[in-house]
Amino acid sequence: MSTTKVLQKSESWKHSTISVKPPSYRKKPLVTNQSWLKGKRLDDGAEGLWRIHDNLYDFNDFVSKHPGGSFWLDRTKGTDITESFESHHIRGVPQAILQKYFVRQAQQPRNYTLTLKENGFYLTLKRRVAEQLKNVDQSPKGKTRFYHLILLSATLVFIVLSALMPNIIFEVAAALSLAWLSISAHNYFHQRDNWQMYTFNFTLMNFNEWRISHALSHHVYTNSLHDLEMSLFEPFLCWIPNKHIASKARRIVSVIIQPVFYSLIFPIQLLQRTVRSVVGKNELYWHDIIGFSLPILMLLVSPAPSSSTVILQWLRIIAISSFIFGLIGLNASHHTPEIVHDGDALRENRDWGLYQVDTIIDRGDIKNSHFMCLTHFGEHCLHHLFPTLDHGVLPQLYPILMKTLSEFKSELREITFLDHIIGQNQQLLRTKANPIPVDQRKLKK
Ligand code: HEM
Repeated sequence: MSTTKVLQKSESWKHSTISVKPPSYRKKPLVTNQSWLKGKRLDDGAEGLWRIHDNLYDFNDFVSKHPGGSFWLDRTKGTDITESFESHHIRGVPQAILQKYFVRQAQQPRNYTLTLKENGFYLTLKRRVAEQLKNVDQSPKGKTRFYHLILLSATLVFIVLSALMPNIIFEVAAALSLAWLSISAHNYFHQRDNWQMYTFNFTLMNFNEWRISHALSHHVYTNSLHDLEMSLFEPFLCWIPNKHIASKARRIVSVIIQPVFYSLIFPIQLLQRTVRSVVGKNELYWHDIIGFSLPILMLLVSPAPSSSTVILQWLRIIAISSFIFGLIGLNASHHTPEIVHDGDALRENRDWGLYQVDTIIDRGDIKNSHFMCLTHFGEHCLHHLFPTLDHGVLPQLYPILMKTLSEFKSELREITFLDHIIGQNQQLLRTKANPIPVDQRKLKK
């Protein structure tokens, strides 16, 4: 065997099961949202333009006119946006708009190997959902807005009460309200620009950064080496079943230390972006300031003689809230050994929507509660498939989802929160890829 071939074989673990090329951004030790976008610009064959399927478009004149907000197109220039484009426009984008910006066919074949065929699972389901949306009851959207407003009010009230009468009960109540507020704000940052998305920033995290790491990366390339919600946690937490990325010993440590990571999710992102902005290019937004409105409010109302006491109290609330957010989020639906992660065998039908179904197990225990789904990343499978739809509307789409899944020999899997927590820890310890595709095995009872 030639030296090049030996080298290629030894590096085969760096390849993703859903792309031709290994993701470039993972070659560098520091993974960031910006390095992910830069890597995509290198890998996606978009030739400095926007790629949808095999066509290249120049949307420079459309960015500021985009009804969903300029951010989405502004950030994705030079990349392949096929899956995001398909999943964010359920009724479709008028062909006339696309034609106006068409430049030429791409020279290279697509890097991503999942398919979006006209009669495949996802596009069939999307056509049916678009039809159904003409008749769905839109009133649950009002209920979602109401719950979000209640959580915003509860956060502010408990923050003020914690400052006025410091005690752990008010602090935990403030932390819980803040965690739930941010998860319900997640419903909104997936949609066209709106005021509710800004409330995500009370956590110190930023909705625009999450539009990259969560909406454009995690939602599209779920559980793969292209998924920033996996890469950003490595090497400390690693769900990819691959011993090259994290050894068994390191995985045991990660199970033990993961609560610490949960508590750091909120503050660490702003800290990292601030450091990188000081030493390099600016990564901060004007709306990062929202994160500081809670401690300012506490300082204004607190009778405490020293401001450091109040700041410490706020940091405690942030850490507890971040812990709750991490516990809910990282155990919501994506990480049990039965769920597909990069390296696991994929079903023969590479439809993008079926891949989404195989990378998710829904939480069955919260299915009947609008409030719980909104605050616990519920209805996750439907949410991944149609991220711009309000969580309140999603339950009405189950009959169509079930019918289409059964036609494509697939099923919606559900387990409880406790099963997810146990499974997530087992997944952290898993180093061997699953050789049997989901459609050929039975879910462990
Ligand atoms: C990265 C790619 C893109 C993303 C993530 C994205 C995202 C979005 C979002 C979030 C909305 C609002 C949906 C809602 O709240 O209901 C939207 C609407 C829209 N987008 Fe995009 N978009 C992308 C690319 C494009 C492109 C390339 C075009 C046109 C060539 C386009 C045209 C439209 C139109 C016409 C609407 C309004 C659709 C409607 O109201 O039914 N988008 N987009």
